[in-house]
Order: sequence, then structure tokens, then C-alpha cells
Amino acid sequence: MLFFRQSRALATSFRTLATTATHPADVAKPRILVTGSLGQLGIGLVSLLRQKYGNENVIASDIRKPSPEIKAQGPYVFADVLNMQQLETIVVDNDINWIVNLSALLSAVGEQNIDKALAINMTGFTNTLELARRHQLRIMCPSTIGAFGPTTPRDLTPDLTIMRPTTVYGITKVHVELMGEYYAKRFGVDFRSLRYPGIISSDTEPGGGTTDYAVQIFHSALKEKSYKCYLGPETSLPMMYLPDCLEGTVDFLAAPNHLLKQRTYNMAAFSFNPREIAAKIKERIPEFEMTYAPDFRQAIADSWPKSLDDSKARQDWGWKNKFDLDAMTDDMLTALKSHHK
Ligand SMILES: NC(=O)C1=CN([C@@H]2O[C@H](COP(=O)(O)OP(=O)(O)OC[C@H]3O[C@@H](n4cnc5c(N)ncnc54)[C@H](O)[C@@H]3O)[C@@H](O)[C@H]2O)C=CC1
Ligand SMILES: CC(=O)[C@H](N)C(=O)O
Repeated sequence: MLFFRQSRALATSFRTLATTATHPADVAKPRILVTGSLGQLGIGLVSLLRQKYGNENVIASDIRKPSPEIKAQGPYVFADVLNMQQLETIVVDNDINWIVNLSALLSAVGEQNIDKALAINMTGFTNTLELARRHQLRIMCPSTIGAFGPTTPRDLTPDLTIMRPTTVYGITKVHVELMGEYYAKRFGVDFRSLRYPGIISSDTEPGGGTTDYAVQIFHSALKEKSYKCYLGPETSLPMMYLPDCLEGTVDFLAAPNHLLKQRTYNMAAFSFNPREIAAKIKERIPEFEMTYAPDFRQAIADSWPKSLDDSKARQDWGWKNKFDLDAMTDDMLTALKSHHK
């Protein structure tokens, strides 16, 4: 009798989201907690989520003190993803339905701080995933092109392929994907992840990745008319402009479960190498000169895909980028010129 009850309970806990008609997190007006919200992506994502769901329904959080402008925009709390009890208090006290975990150490800084990267990217993520199980939340945690490795096919890399990353960052992101998918299958957790390419932004600084050069080059082009690039001229990588990344993420978060045929999707826009982006900038700032001094980040970039196949994201939940390389270059230069002024 006991065995019968236990196996019935086990069968229920192994249900997949595909067979679940509705999930408790399918709510029209979700209350959302964003962790790591003061980083390159978080500030814009919180702002877009607030436009869609209301200021008071999006709780921004990080372990740093926000600027007065950020604090004035809506609720902000201190939240360390390594402190499970504190996170759970925030989730319960604020009646949270969705959690977006942006807390991470990126690829370059992760190589210099292995223990910290493992803690934030793995233990921190596992804490939020466990909270999603306990409190029936939707959870979104980004993955990255860094989850692939040197043995992955490098052109038009598909969603499902060889994943043997050679950075601690990449290893932690494979952990995110696999544990999230395991919790989805085993416990019905509404886990979602997007493999972002390098993100280029005008308003926020990148946090220590291998693709940061693609932001720094614009600042240097305007200020110094030159840039010394830490990657070689032919190092092609997938990239995306922040507004596309944010809109795609908000759409993906809102996508009904029945549209999602998988829990992790590639997301792409365009690819370029340092020589090509330098040429685009030079078309617009003729005095601009680029020099090259590859450092340890070269080996990281060489282990990543040159381009991604994101056709599944386009088919399943309607992902579409608006900005191509030229449109992004024009918009970056216009935005930065006004900031610099
Ligand atoms: N920016 C990019 O080009 C890409 C980002 N991603 C992913 O997107 C997510 C967000 O990335 P970014 O905004 O660029 O990162 P970021 O490095 O700019 O921001 C990360 C934030 O996490 C916070 N943080 C650090 N330790 C924490 C802790 N213990 N508890 C709570 N927060 C903590 C930091 O204070 C920081 O504000 C990450 O998961 C990253 O892996 C993926 C691919 C590309
Ligand atoms: C592509 C990423 O995940 C990030 N920008 C990094 O370079 O580490």
C-alpha cells in the first residue's frame, strides 16, 4: 500500500510541463523578482518589465547600493543569491510569481575568481531554482554562447549539440541548463533559459566578459578615436544589441508553456569580428584607428561559436531581432554621443 502511494507520488512529481495544462505561475499580472538587477542587462530589463506589468510588481534586487535614480523608479531590495533564507523571505513577503536570476560572474572575471563564479553561478542559481520548486514560480536564468566549447560545431551552432566548455563560466551555465531542465521534468518547475550572444549596450557597462570589447570600442572611438583590442581581428562571435535582447527576454518570459518545445533556446542577431566592427565605425568616424593586442580572452573567444542557429526560438515563440549590425552601430554612436556630451 505504502509502495503504491509512493510510486503514485513519484509519477506525479515526474510530470512534464508539456502535459500540464496550466501552471500556478501562469498569471496575467505576475509579481516578479529580478536578482543581479544592477548589471549590464538588469537595469533595462527591470524597466521594460515595469512598463509591461507595473512598477510595484517588479522588485529589483542586487548586493550593491543602487543610485538614487534607480531607487526612485520602483521597489529595490538587497538580495544575495547565496542567502537562501533571505531570498525565500523576499519571495514569500512579496508574493512573487516569477524570478529572473541575472546574478553571475561573466567569463573573463570568472577565470580570475573560480570559487566565486562557482558559488554565484551554481549555488546561487540552485537556490533560486529550489525556491521556484517550493513556491511554484516561473524561473528564467540566462545561459550564453559560453556554454559551448572548442569541440562544438562553430558555424550556425544548433540548440542541441556538443557542450564541453573550457571556462568555469561555461561549466556553470551548462549546470544551469541541465539542472533547470531536470527540475522542469522532475518537479514541473517552469524553468526557462536563453543562450544570449555578447550583448552590446549604450547605457550600461558590461560586467567582465570576453565580448566586452564590442562595447568598449564605441566609447574609445568617440573619446580617443582609437582602440586597442584584446581579441585578434578575425575573431568572429555572435552579438546582439541590448534593446533586442530585452524585448526578446520579456516575450520569452510571457510565452505560454504550450508554445515552448524546449526549456533552453539559442537567441541570435548577427555576428562580426573586431576588424568588421572597426570598419563599420571607421565608415562613420574616419579618423578611428584600431590596434590589436590579444590577451587571455583570445583563447576563450576561440572556444565559442562564430554564429548560432536560433530557428527554434523564431518558430516556437516568435523571437525576432530588429537591429542588424549597421542599425546597432548607428544607434550606439548616436546614444553615446549624447551621453558623452
Ligand atoms: N552581458 C552579456 O553579454 C551576456 C550576459 N549573459 C548572462 O546574463 C546575465 C546578466 O548578465 P550581465 O547583466 O551582463 O551581468 P553583470 O556582471 O553586468 O551583472 C551581474 C550582477 O550580479 C550581481 N551579483 C553578483 N554577486 C551576486 C550575489 N551574490 N547575489 C546577487 N547578485 C549578485 C552583481 O552585483 C551584478 O550587478 C548573466 O547570467 C550572464 O551570464 C549571457 C550572455 C551574454
Ligand atoms: C557572452 C557572454 O556570456 C558574456 N558577454 C561574456 O563574454 O562572458
